[in-house]
Amino acid sequence: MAGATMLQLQERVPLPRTAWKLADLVVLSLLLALLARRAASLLGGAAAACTWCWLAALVCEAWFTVVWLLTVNGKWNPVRFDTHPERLAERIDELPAVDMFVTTADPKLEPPTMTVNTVLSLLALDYPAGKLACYVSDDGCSPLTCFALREAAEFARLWVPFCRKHGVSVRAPFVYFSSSSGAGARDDEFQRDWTAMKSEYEKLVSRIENAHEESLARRGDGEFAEFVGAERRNHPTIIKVLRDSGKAGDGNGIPSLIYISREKSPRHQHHFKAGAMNVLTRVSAVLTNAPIMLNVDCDNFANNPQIALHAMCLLLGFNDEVQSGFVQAPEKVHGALKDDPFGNQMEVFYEKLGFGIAGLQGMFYFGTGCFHRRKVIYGVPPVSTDVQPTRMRVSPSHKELQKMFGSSKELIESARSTISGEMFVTVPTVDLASRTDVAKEVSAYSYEAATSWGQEVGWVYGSVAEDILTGQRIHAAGWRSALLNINPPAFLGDAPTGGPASLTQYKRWATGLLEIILSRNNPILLCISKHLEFRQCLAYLVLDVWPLRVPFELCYALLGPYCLLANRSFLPKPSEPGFVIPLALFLAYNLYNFIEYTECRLSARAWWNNHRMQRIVSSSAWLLAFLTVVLKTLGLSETVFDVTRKEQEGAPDGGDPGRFTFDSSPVFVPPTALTILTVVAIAVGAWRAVSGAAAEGAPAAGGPGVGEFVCCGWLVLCFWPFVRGLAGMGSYGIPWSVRIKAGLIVAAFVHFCTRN
Ligand SMILES: O=c1ccn([C@@H]2O[C@H](COP(=O)(O)OP(=O)(O)O[C@H]3O[C@H](CO)[C@@H](O)[C@H](O)[C@H]3O)[C@@H](O)[C@H]2O)c(=O)[nH]1
Ligand SMILES: [Mn+2]
Repeated sequence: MAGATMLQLQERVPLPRTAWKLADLVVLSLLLALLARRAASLLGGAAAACTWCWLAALVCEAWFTVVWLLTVNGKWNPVRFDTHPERLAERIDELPAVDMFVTTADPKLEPPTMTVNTVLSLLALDYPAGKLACYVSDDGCSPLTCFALREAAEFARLWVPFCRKHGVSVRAPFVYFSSSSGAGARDDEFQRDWTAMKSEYEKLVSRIENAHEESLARRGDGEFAEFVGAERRNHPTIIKVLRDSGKAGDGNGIPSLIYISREKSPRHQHHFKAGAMNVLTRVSAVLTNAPIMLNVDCDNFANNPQIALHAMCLLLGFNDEVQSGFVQAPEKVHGALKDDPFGNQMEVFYEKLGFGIAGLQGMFYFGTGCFHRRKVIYGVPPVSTDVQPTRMRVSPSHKELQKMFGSSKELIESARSTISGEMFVTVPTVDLASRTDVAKEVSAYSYEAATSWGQEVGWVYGSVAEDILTGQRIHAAGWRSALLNINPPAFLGDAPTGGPASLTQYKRWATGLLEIILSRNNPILLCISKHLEFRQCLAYLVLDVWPLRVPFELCYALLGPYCLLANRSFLPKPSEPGFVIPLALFLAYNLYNFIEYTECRLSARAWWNNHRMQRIVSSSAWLLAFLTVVLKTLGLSETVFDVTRKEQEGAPDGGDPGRFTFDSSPVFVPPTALTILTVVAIAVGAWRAVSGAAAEGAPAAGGPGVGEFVCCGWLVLCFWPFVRGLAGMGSYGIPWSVRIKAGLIVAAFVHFCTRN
């Protein structure tokens, strides 16, 4: 496809950022000045009043400087990728097939209508239908999900032609029907079709919502008989071919749809989403074996029907395939709450850091909205990294393949063609239903024993952030990746709202990242021993060190309250020469972040919410993640993947959905304690200042100054949701069990500060 005469399918456009580079350096110089000033004070004995406070502050500030350097490296050379799918128009016949994977794990947390919408949006993509197959993995083993998908397969017969005929722009029906109206339509025919379609969709939803697990399993037609007696964590594999596009009469231009609930046993580790993805990879290998795989979470519907074509521009558009081992779209939120109250919409993260990383070895794999080459997932290195072509790339023997991929003959043959084969070979169509026995064989939990699955092949095990871990392995093999930054955005998904769900998600991410840091797949080792580029390694560290930031950030946050309580100081006084450095740093850093938000067309409120959430997340979710991994390392517990609740409705009791909510989870204890402590410290400090000034006319020299008060005041502002939580009621109030634990911690800390 990469002929010289061909029009370019993509362009990699460097984005200038000279002013930002200057700003990066200004903040860096202030950080260095602060470190120098601190070191000088310590050496000169000027900090004698509280040497250890100054030392602790120096260590924390040195760490903040490292984090700043890592971030600056990540943002330094941003690029954008422009894609031209219209130039593919004449080559439609040559396009490679795409297997599309959707994962769902719990019909209560992830309503089947949501999964159905995601699936429908994929089935209706603008791409040759015969080249698409959609595989849904259901870790919930729910007859309801299976039933919903079967109904969706029927509904697709109407929906897909309707979308194509009328050029529907968003092909997830719930979005389409909530944002468009048939009235005032272009023509009568459209209006008729629209009305009929809407009513069909409503019937579909009501069939799904009125179905019950129990009665489905006991239905007379036996279609769901396999679910009888199947427990979620203990059941054999269930595979159902719900639509086979290759079958006469079944096809009519609609992609295949396959339901899979992999075998589970309570005695086995199933590796959560990574395990599910590996089963999908193997099942699809023996059924359709497309050279490209797309993976989305069940809530991430396709928002732009052209995504597969755009992705092909990046997968086929470079002269060298090494440039695009995978193509990742930024995660964007559907129906996002105004001003990002929970700091999880990640807009600035993608626009500033994401584009920057795209300019290095390439965008990280973020678990959803990503197109992989199948061979990349199979651990095959790109051509150019092979000084001596490895056998793995050229012609591995049957034995070697068996060792890596397991014993299934069909899987070995399909892996062989993937590894050495050409991307555009048309895969012989098989009758999918006739292959379900083979598919079941490769879905068994015992199949992976003594193979490379979960290590060098497939999604990598060992972290609940399997996405970052797997992406790191791919980059370490020498592949690069591209960013699919199209408009309208490729996929839209759900972001958790409320305190418990948002913090649980942050906690899982941080847990997974710490597991990566502690594993042999950490980026530093991959950089030394494999092909992970140095600057890409530093970029990975920006994310991977999240949980390692906890001790420093917590210590720094405690310095202010400690100094107020113990009548000490860790910052220079206004009368001292160094005072302007921390002041300038505080102002410059916050201004820098604030301007980033305005440049991304976000409000001042959004900036503040994110700034605040960063402090809250660090002292709650990241701290708990840190402790969880310590317990895991000691062999005292296991890490688990807590599935995020996907919510469509608003706030509890119809209140304000942006307001912070609480439950009795331990994540709320540390920030509650920090809030109470800071308020107490301000009160004690203020009382001492007032009474001291009255008695002596001037405060004691070693005691706190304006700097410590500003730090504590700022902290209280950041933790304002917790101040409100202490006064709030119901889910808006912090439960008593949390308050009591927090109170005990505060009492112990106050005792420690005031002991002498
Ligand atoms: O045992 C499990 C657990 C989860 N999932 C699926 O994994 C996906 C992600 O789970 P979710 O609870 O939505 O987590 P998020 O934090 O929103 O997901 C992000 O972070 C995860 C890593 O922590 C990645 O796996 C995801 O792809 C990425 O979107 C969902 O489709 C789940 O159905 C499974 O299939 N099996
Ligand atoms: Mn999700």
